[in-house]
Amino acid sequence: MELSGLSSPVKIAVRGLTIDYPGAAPAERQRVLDGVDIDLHDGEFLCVVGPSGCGKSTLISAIAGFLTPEAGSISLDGKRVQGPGADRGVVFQEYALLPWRSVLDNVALGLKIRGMRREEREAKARHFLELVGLADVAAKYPHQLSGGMKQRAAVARTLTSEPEIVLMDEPFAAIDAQNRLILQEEVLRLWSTLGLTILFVTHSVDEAVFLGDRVIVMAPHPGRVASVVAVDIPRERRRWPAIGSDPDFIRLRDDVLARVRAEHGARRQ
Ligand SMILES: Nc1ncnc2c1ncn2[C@@H]1O[C@H](COP(=O)(O)OP(=O)(O)OP(=O)(O)O)[C@@H](O)[C@H]1O
Repeated sequence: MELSGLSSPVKIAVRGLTIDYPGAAPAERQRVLDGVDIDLHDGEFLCVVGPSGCGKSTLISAIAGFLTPEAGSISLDGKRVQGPGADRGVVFQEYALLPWRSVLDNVALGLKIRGMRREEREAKARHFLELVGLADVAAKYPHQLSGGMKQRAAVARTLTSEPEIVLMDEPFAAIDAQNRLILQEEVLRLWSTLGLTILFVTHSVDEAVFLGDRVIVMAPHPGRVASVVAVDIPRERRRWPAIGSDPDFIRLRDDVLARVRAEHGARRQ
């Protein structure tokens, strides 16, 4: 079976990425990522899992352009990433919506900053609010929304800017279990209808295997790629009827789980 995205060109190439965080003293400097190589293909849904502290969020921040590597490089379509840019949209666990702006204004904000005319940016924002099922709450304010709705709004805000790739850092971690499953299906629907390219960090192996074309398992101390697992389950994945009882899904989830558990507490020898 051909895995979607993998026969397509590499969109993001991470090569030998090495990131340090400074400590209070030079001796406390911490190597967080060490020689990370990752290819994210055009149209791929690539998930990243690994023990807490292995550098998953750091990887997202580096690709977003918020960090300067000690060594190695990140390129997008062959062009080196030098800092943040509208070609990379980020969705964080915290929704980061501005409380004093309506949902519509929050979603249209990126376009406003880029100088798009009001009618044009609002039409675009409404289009994406409709896509994430929030057309009815465009005039409301963030505090009037549930956690799941806030995260939908945050996703709409990112998509409205039409980035080349979407970086998602634990986007559903704060969402209750039922809504989390619904949002997983929703993000798959958006990914396939809009032809998105997504790098998705999660603590949940179940979520990673449900969503991903491939799952990267990271090792800690320092953070590096331990293994990459191809998810050879057909697309059109649904939570109902429960994919959780599908033997192929269980096999892959257990395989990835065993790999993550093997990395818990691991240190490079
Ligand atoms: N701004 C920072 N300054 C110093 N150290 C940091 C900073 N951010 C993260 N770290 C350290 O870098 C390491 C990797 O952190 P990171 O948040 O990238 O890991 P993670 O895999 O996303 O963790 P989690 O799964 O718990 O969210 C950790 O040891 C963390 O304490």
